[in-house]
Amino acid sequence: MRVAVMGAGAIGCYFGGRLAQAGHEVHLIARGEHLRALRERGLVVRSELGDIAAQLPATDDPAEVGPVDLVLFTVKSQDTDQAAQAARPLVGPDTVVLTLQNGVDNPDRIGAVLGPEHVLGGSCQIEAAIAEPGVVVHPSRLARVTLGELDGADSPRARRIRDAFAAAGVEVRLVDDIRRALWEKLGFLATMSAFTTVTGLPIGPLRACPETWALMQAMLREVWSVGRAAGVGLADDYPDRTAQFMNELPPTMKTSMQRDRERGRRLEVEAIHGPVVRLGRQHGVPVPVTETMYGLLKLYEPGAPPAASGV
Ligand SMILES: NC(=O)C1=CN([C@@H]2O[C@H](COP(=O)(O)OP(=O)(O)OC[C@H]3O[C@@H](n4cnc5c(N)ncnc54)[C@H](OP(=O)(O)O)[C@@H]3O)[C@@H](O)[C@H]2O)C=CC1
Ligand SMILES: CC(C)(CO)C(=O)C(=O)O
Repeated sequence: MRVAVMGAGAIGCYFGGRLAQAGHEVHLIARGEHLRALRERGLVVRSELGDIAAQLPATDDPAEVGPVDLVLFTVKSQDTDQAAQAARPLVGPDTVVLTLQNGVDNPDRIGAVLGPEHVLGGSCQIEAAIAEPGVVVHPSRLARVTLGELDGADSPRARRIRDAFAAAGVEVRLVDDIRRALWEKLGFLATMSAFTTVTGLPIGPLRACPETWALMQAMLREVWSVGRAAGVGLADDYPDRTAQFMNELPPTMKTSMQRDRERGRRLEVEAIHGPVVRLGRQHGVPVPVTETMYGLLKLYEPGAPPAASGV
C-alpha cells in the first residue's frame, strides 16, 4: 500500500513506522524541527516491542506525495480541520482516511472536509511521545489499534487495513460499532488524562490512593452514563471492566495530555472532556467530577498558564 501519515508525530511515526517495516511505502507529513530531523537523520522509534530505524520520505507538502491508498490521520484534535484541508492532495477516489485520534467527533470533522465516504473510524491504545525531533519513544508494551466503518459495514477495505496492521505485528481489532469503541476509549482516556494531567502523576500512585481511585471510578461512571444517554450502546459492566483494565496498566504510565502539559503544549480538552460536559448538560446527566476536572484542565488548555503575578 501507499500510505501517508498526516501529522507524523508520536503515534503517527509509531504506526507508520510499523507499516514501513512490513514493506509498505510510507510517506510522513510533518513540520518544523521534527520534519528537519526526519529528513536529515531518518525516523527512530525506541519501542518496548522492538526499535524502528528507517529513512522514510518526509515532507510538509501533501501535494508532493499525491493520492495514496491509506492516510493515517494522526494530528492532535485541535488541528483536525486545518490538517484535513491540507490533506486534500492525498485523497483520490479510493483513498481511505483512518483517524487514530482521541475524542469522538474527529471522523465526522474529517468527513466534512474530505467526504465521509473516505473515512474509517479508529482509535489506538498506546503510550508514545516525541522524545526529541525525529525520535519517538514507546515505553510500554501496549500498542493496539481498533478500527471500523462508520456505518458498521463489513467492508473489504476495512479488512485490508486490519490485515496490513496485523501483518506489521500490530495488535488490531476490526469492530462493527466503531462509535461505541470510540466512547469506550473516551471513558478510560478522559478519566486517566484528567487525573494524570491535573496531578502530574502517572497512573500508579493515583490507583494506590483509595480516595483518588474512587473519584476516578466515579468519573468513569459519569462518562458511561452520558454515553448511554446519548444513545451509545455501552455495556452494563463497562465501568467495572474499564476500571479493571486501568488497574492492570503499568504504574509508570503517563497520558499524552499529561505530557502535553509538561511541555507547555495545547491540550485536547474540548475533544476529550468537552463532549462529556456538553452532552451531560444536554441530556440532564449530572457529571460533577468531569465538570470539576474540565474546569481545572481549561487553565492549561492553551499551553502554559500565565505566570502568577502576586507574591
Ligand atoms: N501519544 C500518545 O500516547 C497517544 C496519542 N493519541 C492521540 O493521537 C493523536 C495524535 O497524538 P500524538 O501523536 O501524541 O501527537 P503529536 O503532537 O506527537 O503528533 C502530531 C503531529 O502532527 C503535526 N501536525 C499537525 N498539523 C500538521 C500539518 N498540517 N502538517 C504537518 N504536520 C502537522 C504536529 O506538528 P506540531 O508539533 O508542529 O504541532 C505533530 O508533530 C491525538 O489525538 C492524541 O490524543 C492516542 C493514543 C495515545
Ligand atoms: C492513556 C493512553 C496512553 C492509552 O492509549 C492514551 O491514549 C493517551 O494518553 O492518549
